[in-house]
Amino acid sequence: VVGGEVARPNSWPWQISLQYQSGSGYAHTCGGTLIKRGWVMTAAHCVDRSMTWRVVLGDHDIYGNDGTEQYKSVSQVYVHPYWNSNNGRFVLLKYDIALLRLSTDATLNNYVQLATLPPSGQVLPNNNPCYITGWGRTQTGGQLSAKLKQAYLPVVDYNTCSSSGWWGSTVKNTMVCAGGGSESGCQGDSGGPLNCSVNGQWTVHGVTSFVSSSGCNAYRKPTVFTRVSAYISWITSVSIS
Ligand SMILES: CC(C)c1ccc(NC(=O)[C@@H]2CCCN2C(=O)[C@H](CCCC[NH3+])NC(=O)C(F)(F)F)cc1
Repeated sequence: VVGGEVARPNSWPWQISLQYQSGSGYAHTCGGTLIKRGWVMTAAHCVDRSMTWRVVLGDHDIYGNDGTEQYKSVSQVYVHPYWNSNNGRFVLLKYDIALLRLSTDATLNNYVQLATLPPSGQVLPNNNPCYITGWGRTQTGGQLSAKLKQAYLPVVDYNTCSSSGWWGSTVKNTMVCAGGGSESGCQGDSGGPLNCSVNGQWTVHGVTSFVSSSGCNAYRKPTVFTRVSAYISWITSVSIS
């Protein structure tokens, strides 16, 4: 997250850290959202390579022991059937969503809670208040953040976001744009939630997907998210099993 501030610990209790086994330890690679006690939603591009994954729930400092963490291994990865990364060359940006089945259910408590997902088809208006959260880079080309960060990123509606000078036709209406100023998501925030206030309730409306290749907080290149409300039936059908 570029800009914004360190979040109050566990104030986004559905935020998870997706980590892969690296040597004798694990490394953070993406964010994610706890949607059911045994299910995490993330971005398809996060799980393009087959690694030994683990999900950390209830985390704040990814390099320290907060005493509130739950560590879960991943028993199955469900990438959206239409996602086509062409070996990570990121040719098709649509369908950037995946579900991870946890080996055992999370314990819900003050530090770990389920996210609220939007109703199918919901599209938020321009400037709807939202926050991006994540441990991603704090500057373009910078380092990951040790502590969970948040930044205020209001919705940029499709009409604006897909216009020339903005993202143009790269952005589809199955995506949500947010921000576009000096604050943004950045590498390492992928897969995490866009938390939007809808009727006074925090709703996870987006899965962090991409930023400009010329920089995370590039002018008129808002952070782009997979629009969760476009995938509710897929999410339901997969996470029933
Ligand atoms: C024009 C279109 C095809 C296109 C649009 C945006 C990009 N952006 C990028 O490639 C930038 C640069 C580093 C990673 N990145 C990204 O946008 C990566 C997704 C990469 C997936 C492939 N490995 N996502 C993120 O950095 C984010 F913001 F979600 F945390 C690349 C191509």
